[in-house]
Amino acid sequence: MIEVAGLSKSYWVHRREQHFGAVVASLFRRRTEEVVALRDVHFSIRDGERVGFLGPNGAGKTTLMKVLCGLLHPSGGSARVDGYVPYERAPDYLRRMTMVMGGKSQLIWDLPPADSFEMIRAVYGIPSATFRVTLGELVDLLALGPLMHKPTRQLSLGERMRCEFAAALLHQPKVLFLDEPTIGLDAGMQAAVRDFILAYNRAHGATVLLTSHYMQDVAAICPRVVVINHGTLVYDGDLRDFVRTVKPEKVVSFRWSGSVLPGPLLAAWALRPTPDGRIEARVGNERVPELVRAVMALPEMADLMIEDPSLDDVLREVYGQAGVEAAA
Ligand SMILES: Nc1ncnc2c1ncn2[C@@H]1O[C@H](COP(=O)(O)OP(=O)(O)OP(=O)(O)O)[C@@H](O)[C@H]1O
Repeated sequence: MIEVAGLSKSYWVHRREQHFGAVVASLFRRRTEEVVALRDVHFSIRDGERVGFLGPNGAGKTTLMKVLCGLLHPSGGSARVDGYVPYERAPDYLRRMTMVMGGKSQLIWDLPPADSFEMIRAVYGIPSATFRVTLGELVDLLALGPLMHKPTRQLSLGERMRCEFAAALLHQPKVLFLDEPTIGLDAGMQAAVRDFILAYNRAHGATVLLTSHYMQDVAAICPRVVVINHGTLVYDGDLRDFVRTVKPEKVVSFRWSGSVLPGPLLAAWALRPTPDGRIEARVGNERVPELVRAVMALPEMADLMIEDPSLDDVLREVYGQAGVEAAA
């Protein structure tokens, strides 16, 4: 169980002066200013849930992850994870959780992953028999066999990320903090990492907290999202409800093998071509049957689809919208 109540976090940064005089004065007396990264955030997460933290750049997602991991002290409010106060950094808490940050490595660069794994075994005091079984499972699930004895610096990004996941999970944590875990990976490797996260969640009942700028990651992994904007929580709930609340419309699309679409149809529904060669229109839910009837009457129509708007579209709307609270 994760409980966050009234959580706030500010950073104090030195103010950068613009004018020469002010720069000289700052050598003697530096001015600081407050950057509010989190403001009075409340939520709770049950064991085994998979929750995505969404928000634009600088919203406060990584700060929230770092407070929950115990890397940062909050400026106000409180957080408890599995009954522990993370920033007290109790050894038992550190054994229950892990953090994977895309772009950051816990593997030793010049050593092969097998040696890093052995070091992690010693740090966590994992019994040898348990270590062998867990490592065997991770090697199978992540296809690490051919990578185990190559120096980490020789691995590709995708190969290294698979090893990073193994390193992060050797102690079988119950809470996973994943901050952009698929960043820089190709589409196939992103899908493999997503499948692995879901498999680990199912097998161990682990709680998963994820931030990702790849909306496919969030849509595939997280039934629930917590949306943060300028440090403030603006939505907490079901991902599909979020999409439907912010953009209560459907995307109706189809393939068209005729030459010219009838003018009145084009004008009435604002039909437009998509980059993947389909024709689409966006309409309010109540008008979908009428549009579908009109499209079905076209002789050269094929492959009709009715979908929710993409999460990317929804977030563009929310981040660009002043009254984001309306979505909550
Ligand atoms: N160490 C720091 N010192 C000063 N300000 C910081 C520090 N870390 C983050 N900030 C500021 O706090 C705010 C929140 O940053 P944070 O990294 O948590 O956002 P984020 O939602 O993770 O962004 P992104 O999606 O770009 O990773 C930003 O304004 C950022 O500039």
